[in-house]
Amino acid sequence: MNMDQLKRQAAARALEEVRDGMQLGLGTGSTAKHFVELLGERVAAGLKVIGVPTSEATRADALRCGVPLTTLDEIDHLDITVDGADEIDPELNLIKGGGGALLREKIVAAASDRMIVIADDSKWVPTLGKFPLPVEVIPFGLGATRRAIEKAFAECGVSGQMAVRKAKDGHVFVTDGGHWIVDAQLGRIVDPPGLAKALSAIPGVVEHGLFIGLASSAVLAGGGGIRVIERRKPKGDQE
Ligand SMILES: O=C[C@H](O)[C@H](O)[C@H](O)COP(=O)(O)O
Repeated sequence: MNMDQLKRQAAARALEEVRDGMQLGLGTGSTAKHFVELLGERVAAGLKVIGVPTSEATRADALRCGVPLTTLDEIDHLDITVDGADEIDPELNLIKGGGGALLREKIVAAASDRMIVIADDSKWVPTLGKFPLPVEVIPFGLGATRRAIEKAFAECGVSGQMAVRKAKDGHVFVTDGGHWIVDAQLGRIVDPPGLAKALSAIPGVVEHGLFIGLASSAVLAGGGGIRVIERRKPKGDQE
């Protein structure tokens, strides 16, 4: 089974949790796209749900697949968000934002009763950090923000090269919110909650790709089948 088939399997398993009448957060990326497509098939067959997309790309996919959409201004909570991840550790801390959608993804996940992370099992790691950590920044004063980020890294016992993300055409990548992303090659993040807190305190940082205490469960598809890992601590508990 190839990687794409594994991603679809994980998406199909998460779809089993969806019930009639649910309000859903719709993630971004190649794995979440499978979920949106499979959800669209169920909607065509009569399932009544409404979704909030986490990116303009997912909005377009959802519309193409016939999934009705709303916003967090029109509804006050979401039952489940289903989203992919770039790395998942045993505490269900995540690195997200490889596709640049981390800000909306975090807003949507935080507004959800449950977040189900779907992935092929290559995303499962003992320690976060091999995947470059995306930090979404305001372009104004970027030099000062980068220095503050470096200081936060040092205080949290990590270091590594930082680079402003480029799009495929060579221009700076601009997020749906009009911001830039700095990717940091940290290798090994020893204290993800501590680093998350330090980055969130920097004025020029809009958001970062560490998702701490947000995932309720992870559905991992691999050669040996599907594993569902439930979070042991209540949602939002970072200790
Ligand atoms: O910004 C993108 C998101 O955080 C994605 O969920 C993440 O990058 C995983 O994407 P994929 O399912 O394509 O590996």
